[in-house]
Amino acid sequence: MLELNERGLGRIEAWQAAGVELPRYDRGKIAENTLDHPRWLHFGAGNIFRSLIAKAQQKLLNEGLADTGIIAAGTPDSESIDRVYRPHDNLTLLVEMAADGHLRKEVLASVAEALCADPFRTDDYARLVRAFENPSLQLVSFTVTEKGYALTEAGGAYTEEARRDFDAGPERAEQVMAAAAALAYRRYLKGAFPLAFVSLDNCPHNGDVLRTGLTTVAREWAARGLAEEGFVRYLEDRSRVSFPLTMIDKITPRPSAAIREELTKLGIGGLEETTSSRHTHAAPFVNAETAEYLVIEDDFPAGRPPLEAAGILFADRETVNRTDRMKVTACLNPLHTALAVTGCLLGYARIADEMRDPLLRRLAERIGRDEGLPVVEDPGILPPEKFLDEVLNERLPNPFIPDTPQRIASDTSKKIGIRFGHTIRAHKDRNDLDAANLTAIPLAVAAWCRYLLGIDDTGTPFEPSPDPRLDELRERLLRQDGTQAKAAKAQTAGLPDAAALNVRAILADTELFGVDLYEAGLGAKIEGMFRGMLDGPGAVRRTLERELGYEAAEASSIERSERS
Ligand SMILES: NC(=O)c1ccc[n+]([C@@H]2O[C@H](COP(=O)([O-])OP(=O)(O)OC[C@H]3O[C@@H](n4cnc5c(N)ncnc54)[C@H](O)[C@@H]3O)[C@@H](O)[C@H]2O)c1
Ligand SMILES: O=P(O)(O)OC[C@@H](O)[C@@H](O)[C@H](O)[C@H](O)CO
Repeated sequence: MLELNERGLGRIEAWQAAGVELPRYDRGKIAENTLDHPRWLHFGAGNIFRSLIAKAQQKLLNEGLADTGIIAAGTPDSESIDRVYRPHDNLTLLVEMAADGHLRKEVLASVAEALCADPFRTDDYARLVRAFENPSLQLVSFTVTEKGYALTEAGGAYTEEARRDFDAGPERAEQVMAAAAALAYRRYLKGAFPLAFVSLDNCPHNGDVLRTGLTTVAREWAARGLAEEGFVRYLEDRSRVSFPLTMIDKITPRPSAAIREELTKLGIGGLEETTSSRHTHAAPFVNAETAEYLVIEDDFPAGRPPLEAAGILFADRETVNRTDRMKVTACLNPLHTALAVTGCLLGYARIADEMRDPLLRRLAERIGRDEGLPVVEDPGILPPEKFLDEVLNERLPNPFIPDTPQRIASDTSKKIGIRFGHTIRAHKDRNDLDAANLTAIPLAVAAWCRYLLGIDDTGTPFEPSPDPRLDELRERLLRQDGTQAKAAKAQTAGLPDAAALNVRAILADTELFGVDLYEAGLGAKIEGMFRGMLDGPGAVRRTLERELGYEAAEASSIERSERS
């Protein structure tokens, strides 16, 4: 069996026979250079990091346009450094799945080091400090999920974890914002060298979100006398420290057993997936679609790698902002979230299969074309109509992408306001539009509330995907007439009575949705849809059909013609 590690990589002909592209640079030399003059460090080195970022750096290395690798950093409670990177000598097998079923396979060696940002792991930590203290470092990027940036909970109070990090100071930081701030503090103390902190997560104004995270930690430390005031000024000095905005796009599902089987058939072994206590799914390989878009605000005070050569677009701040809004609030992620929650309710395990269900396809189309597009500004570099067409007709229906509604449904409470709130607000604010006329987005919101019950459209319980607010939101929904005991009963005895549920307690939460749904004229409408979805087995589908003007007869005739 071929093994994914330095020793295994020596079997060049066997890899080539398996159709796998190999790195074309001197890995030892790159590792040496990275130690000597590191340029790029990344926190949260999960699947999207490997499928897009590590791939881009590999291209630069292959073409002689870079001479250092990326340092992957994990926080004290992340497990992937020890469980995924180290056993495979930091190598990743990237598998890209084209719409015709072709699998492009490449071993990525662009992660030169994988280190844990845990002050108690002294060797790793010393290497990270050395990298941060080196003037050569140009950028520190992040893919830590939307919740990785959160220092506050609903209502605005600091989380317990954030307060612990504020009190502990830079020597014992645990969460990612504090861990990164602690290392930035070492850079400040060494000479306050310039640096770019680059968020690559799906949140609008992601650079600003990251800036707020790091400067909040710095301020709290300074207020406690645990860091110098000058550190806050350093992070706020835009000529020395930047937080560029970005838009990142490449559907990168969790590692799929089917892809692993394909690789095993090619003679590549040892590719088992691990799931961390934080619900991160990782394997030595990563599977992703072929389409990829990364647009970055060109603001790098310490310089940057020539990533244009790897297809990455650089633009001004407003262009990046508009591109991100186009993708995250209108043309891709809202469709994904709607398909995620309806898919879990209707028993789907694949996004591509949902796109073959005419009703769900119509839901996705209506969200994108009828409700999102009219309020989206053209960013100028990626035309929204073309982008949406590709999403609806090529990317989401690609049967070779093993993406699941369950992955996308994770952390929906952290995303729902971004995915739908922006469009609702835009319809509400425009004189020529009326938010109360929206249908598909309210259906998606109602379906999410229905999904929170953890009972599918046949009345069978399912486990909702991990979400930091799941218990609290379910409790709110079930609180109206009392006790947890009743809640538990509702879970096991099939669908609860709509009258016993307090969906208003969720819909009225303006912080959750980023907009007042009742003021927008949508609260009662969504309540009605939600109630409709509780009217016995099959009620979710019936509600979608009714609201989308989709007759059952129409559905079955299309399904019949598709089958024949
Ligand atoms: N997968 C995609 O299709 C895709 C595409 C575009 C953008 N993104 C963005 O990238 C993010 C990560 O996606 P992924 O597929 O790499 O996920 P992943 O689960 O493979 O990796 C997530 C990484 O974030 C870390 N992490 C998770 N929770 C954290 C927390 N609370 N604090 C600090 N670190 C935390 C994990 O340890 C892991 O390293 C997404 O949330 C999204 O914002 C993903
Ligand atoms: O990664 P999240 O949790 O923000 O959202 C889930 C998916 O919609 C997302 O990962 C997409 O696959 C991605 O945004 C495509 O570029």
